[in-house]
Amino acid sequence: MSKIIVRGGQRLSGNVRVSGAKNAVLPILAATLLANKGECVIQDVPFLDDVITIQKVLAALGGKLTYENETMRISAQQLTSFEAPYELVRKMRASFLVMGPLLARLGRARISLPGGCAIGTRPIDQHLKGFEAMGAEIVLGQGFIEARTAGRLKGAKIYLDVASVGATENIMMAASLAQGTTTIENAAKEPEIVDLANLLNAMGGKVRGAGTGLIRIEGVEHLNGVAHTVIPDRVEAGTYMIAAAMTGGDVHIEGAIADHLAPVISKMQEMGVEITETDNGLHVRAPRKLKAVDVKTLPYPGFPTDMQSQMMALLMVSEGTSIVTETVFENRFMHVEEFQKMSAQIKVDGRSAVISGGVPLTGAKVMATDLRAGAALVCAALCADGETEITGIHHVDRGYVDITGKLAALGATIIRVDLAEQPAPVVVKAEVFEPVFASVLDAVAAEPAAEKSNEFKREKEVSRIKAQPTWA
Ligand SMILES: CC(=O)N[C@H]1[C@@H](OP(=O)(O)OP(=O)(O)OC[C@H]2O[C@@H](n3ccc(=O)[nH]c3=O)[C@H](O)[C@@H]2O)O[C@H](CO)[C@@H](O)[C@@H]1O
Ligand SMILES: C=C(OP(=O)(O)O)C(=O)O
Repeated sequence: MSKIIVRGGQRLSGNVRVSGAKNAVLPILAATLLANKGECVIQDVPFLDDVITIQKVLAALGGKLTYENETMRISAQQLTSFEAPYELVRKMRASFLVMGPLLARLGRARISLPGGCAIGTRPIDQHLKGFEAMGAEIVLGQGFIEARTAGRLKGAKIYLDVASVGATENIMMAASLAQGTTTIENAAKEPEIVDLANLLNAMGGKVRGAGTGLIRIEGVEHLNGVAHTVIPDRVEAGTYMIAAAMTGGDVHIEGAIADHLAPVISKMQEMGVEITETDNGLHVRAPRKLKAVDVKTLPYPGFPTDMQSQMMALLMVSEGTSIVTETVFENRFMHVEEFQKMSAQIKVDGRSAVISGGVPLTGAKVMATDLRAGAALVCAALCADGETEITGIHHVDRGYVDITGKLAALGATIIRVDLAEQPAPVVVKAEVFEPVFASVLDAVAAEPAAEKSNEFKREKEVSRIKAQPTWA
């Protein structure tokens, strides 16, 4: 089990570098499956659990990959499978993004129903509607979805009922190798969509209008490997902006793009935070007292749902009452209960939360219920009185590169503790169980807490147990 322990009260200052965007790199890596010639070289690939998951998905499909120094090289000339393994897809919703490329390249794709953070029901009907409009037959199996097409996909006119980021991306990728032209109406406009379109165009695709509500994709016969650098992560940048403001800090966020963060910047400025654009990022200076504001999440260019919980943390320590309304996901207030353990005054009423700000926060034992909730708890802990212990860190590992190291470098008192997990029980004969299992558990308990996440250690413990000859 991993946890982050924060002792609140340190003012943050200095420079923090933003990593490549998780939500851009995942569709980009999926899109590399479309290249049947050459190698894709993707730069600024953040070292995240989600990236490792998609790397494994691509490898399982026949992609040849290397990943070093934030650069991933992918060669997808010989795809060997049309099926994304359940074990990987269940870990991460974005695995579903390989469906469009597989369908376009192989005419067949089978993907388990996707997992991910429990922030809402998150249907995939708009992805499927798009593929069907392009001529695919969709078969729903037990826990998986299969899409098939005889021959190439056909260009189509697709109207999305909701401006889904994932559906826009999946359809854009599939349409890039389809016969004819596809239009996506009510398309999502997020910067990550534009980054994907730039990659597809560099590969030889013909995507126009990305970043607007109407995207037009002219299908081509082949796409080639190219080099591409992923955009900086606007949500990670926004999280450090909030962390700085929570502590009355003075922090330069290197790599942050002001345009991508417009709604976050303008809300924070309304609250009294000073934010200026620099040559290579954003400079955030915050007074000790901030004003409450109301916030409503919306698709881009509205206020991002992925910044809602962090913003709520900041509103908890601002003067006055504020209302946060979540319109994108129906179950994205799970962090409220954890904030309440830290003395925050919040009441949830349907899709809105009313926050009575300015109440001093106190350290507590809390749990990250999803990725951004985890980051928001870290932000809250930075200005809480005493120590906060945050568990559920595997969520945070999906989307933040070394959050403890980056905050510690800004002056936060924060550490991460990774304990080797207790191995799963194994059925053995009663007479050998006690002495063997007890000795293994003693050995695990005696190990010092590792400083870095260490899956290898867990695997080592399990294989050590399996290797006991008396258990045969
Ligand atoms: C990997 C990635 O990029 N993840 C982001 C992406 O997720 P993701 O692409 O999954 O989010 P969507 O934009 O698809 O979802 C937005 C809304 O549309 C609904 N919907 C979506 C698809 C569909 O077929 N039918 C449907 O009804 C969802 O339930 C949700 O209420 O955009 C979300 C909204 O900005 C972000 O919070 C996620 O961080
Ligand atoms: C919800 C998020 O991601 P995902 O769509 O990958 O679950 C997120 O990044 O906050």
